[in-house]
Amino acid sequence: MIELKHITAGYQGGVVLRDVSLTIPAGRITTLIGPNGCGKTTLLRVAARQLTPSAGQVLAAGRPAEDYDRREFARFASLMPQVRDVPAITVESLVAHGRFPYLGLSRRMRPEDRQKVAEAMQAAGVEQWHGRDLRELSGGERQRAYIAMALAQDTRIILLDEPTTYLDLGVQFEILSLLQRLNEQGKTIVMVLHDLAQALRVSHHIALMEAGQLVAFETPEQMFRSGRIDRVFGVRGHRDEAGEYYFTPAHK
Ligand SMILES: Nc1ncnc2c1ncn2[C@@H]1O[C@H](COP(=O)(O)OP(=O)(O)OP(=O)(O)O)[C@@H](O)[C@H]1O
Repeated sequence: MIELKHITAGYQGGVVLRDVSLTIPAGRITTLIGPNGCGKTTLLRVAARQLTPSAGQVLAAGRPAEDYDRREFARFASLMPQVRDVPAITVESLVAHGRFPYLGLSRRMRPEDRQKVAEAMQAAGVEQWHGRDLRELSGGERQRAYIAMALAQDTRIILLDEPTTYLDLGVQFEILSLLQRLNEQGKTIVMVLHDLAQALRVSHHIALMEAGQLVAFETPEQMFRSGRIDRVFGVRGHRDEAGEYYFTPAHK
């Protein structure tokens, strides 16, 4: 699906990722976790071809990502970045932006594009707000609208950077169950989450990062049992009798 091979990447200020290799499994939910500043967003941007690595290679469906043209790659993977503008447009117009990689030069929507937009709004549960200005929506409603845009883009893989940050707990659960539903329908989901318990609960695979390197790529169960999360974050992980994960400060 997406393979990162010996990736080194960073910014003017210096190297962030050092020799990171990771294969994102198709049809699964993979979550990147790691302390602030360890390089999660940078890794997501490299995988989404938004940042060119200084060494290493990104393979998308077995082909070097740099061989794709921009529109072709946009039909393969969509990225929902962490910080986004809130443009003065309706929900429907935002979602329609997801169709741009499919349109001709005139950018005229065909009936099948309109159909995809309608289906995406329905799947993300935003059709009732289709005519609303994005700026008038709550954080959770807006998040759904951006997910609808990614769905309209109709990619096999959706990358999301902290899709639940700033949302109340109930809405966080809603967004995560929406992503789980989309995964059950075949989408490959790759995301960054800060809530460790939620990451373990909803993911098939966890990529644990520390200081620009991949520490481990394992199932939630393996990761929890290894004690690596406790060490990297300085916390202590527990499971209650219902099997739910939770974390407390290490010294308690
Ligand atoms: N556009 C940029 N220009 C220069 N340095 C950057 C840029 N974006 C990120 N960095 C630096 O790269 C490092 C890794 O940042 P990154 O956003 O990938 O980490 P992160 O793990 O996603 O962090 P967080 O959990 O805080 O969101 C940080 O030291 C950050 O300051």
